[in-house]
Amino acid sequence: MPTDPRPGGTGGPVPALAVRGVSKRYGATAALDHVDLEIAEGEIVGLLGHNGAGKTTLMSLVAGLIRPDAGEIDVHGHSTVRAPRRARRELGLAPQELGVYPPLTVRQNLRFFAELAGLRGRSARARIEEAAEPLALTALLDRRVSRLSGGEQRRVHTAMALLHRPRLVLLDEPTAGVDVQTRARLIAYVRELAAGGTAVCYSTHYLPEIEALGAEVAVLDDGRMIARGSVGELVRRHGDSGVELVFSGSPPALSLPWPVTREDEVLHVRVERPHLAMAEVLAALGESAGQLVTMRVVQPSLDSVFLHLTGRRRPTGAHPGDAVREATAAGCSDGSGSGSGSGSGSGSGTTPAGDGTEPPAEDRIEAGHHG
Ligand SMILES: Nc1ncnc2c1ncn2[C@@H]1O[C@H](COP(=O)(O)OP(=O)(O)OP(=O)(O)O)[C@@H](O)[C@H]1O
Repeated sequence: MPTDPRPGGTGGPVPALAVRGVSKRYGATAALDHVDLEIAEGEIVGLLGHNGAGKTTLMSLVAGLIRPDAGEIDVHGHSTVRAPRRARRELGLAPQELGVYPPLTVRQNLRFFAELAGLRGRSARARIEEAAEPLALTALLDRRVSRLSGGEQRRVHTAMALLHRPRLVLLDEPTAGVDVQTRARLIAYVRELAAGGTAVCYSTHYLPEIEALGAEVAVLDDGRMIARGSVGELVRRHGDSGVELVFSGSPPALSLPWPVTREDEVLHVRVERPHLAMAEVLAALGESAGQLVTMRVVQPSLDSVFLHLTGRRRPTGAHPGDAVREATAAGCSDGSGSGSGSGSGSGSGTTPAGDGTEPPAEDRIEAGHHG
């Protein structure tokens, strides 16, 4: 395995992805602000963040579809700016927006992308079979894409990104709008890829997927990387436990020895051992107990980590398909966004579509500390 020869490099293995100090603005919007992220071979990183946090922008930069205003991105040691073709050969991107061609069959779609990746004849045919099988597309290969369900089309879209066996895979909300079975199959396949050494960056709004993937977590918030670590580490460090009280109207002001936050009709009492605090919380309610609808103990979880770090709950009912996007024109400033040529692996060749309360500084894990 090659070692990291960069000045100041660790001398350890070259990471599959090294993002250092990357910033990107769209006019007045700082989509990314000095972002660091490293992904090692065989590692799955779940990229989390609210709508507009910068996840798609980060993936588009890594894929070389847009250029950073500042900072460096290396894919297996190749700079996406100075050696874009080499960098692209190493990666496969399945963007959020579906990039399949409905009038063509699944096989024709896959063949088209295999050719873009420089695969021909027998080797193209073999790779098509290889990518189709784990995504349960084998029986659908000769069906027109226009005749497939939304979830099946997304599987075709994902297969396109994997045809050239990239060593770094970028999956931008791959389970948006797919059913439970497809999600489970995709997660199993991503785990298999990682077990074989592929590095994966997987963005999602659906936190249980992160746990199912056994992924490390990176949290973007308003363009800044505010946390990076394993689920266990983050939960230990930031997973608030507490008592949650839901009222039928405006919640009362409670006098308690623990911090109390309010969100619409919900009060959250942050306390380390919530079971022991229940009686005191109830007593503090006094006459407003009549407006209490439910009261429950909240244990630390990835959900509470996300709330703690971003100051907001993840989008209500967030599950695949719920993400509301503002499809905007892509800012392909370097004009290289077609994914053609050297097998950029940009699954579809589609352009990226674009569409935040600051936690206290001491609550942040600086991304750079976790490389
Ligand atoms: N082409 C563009 N032109 C202008 N602003 C853009 C463009 N693309 C993204 N943005 C803005 O940059 C910020 C980051 O957007 P981005 O799409 O990266 O977020 P995201 O985390 O992927 O969101 P989502 O979860 O909704 O997909 C947002 O404020 C968005 O409005």
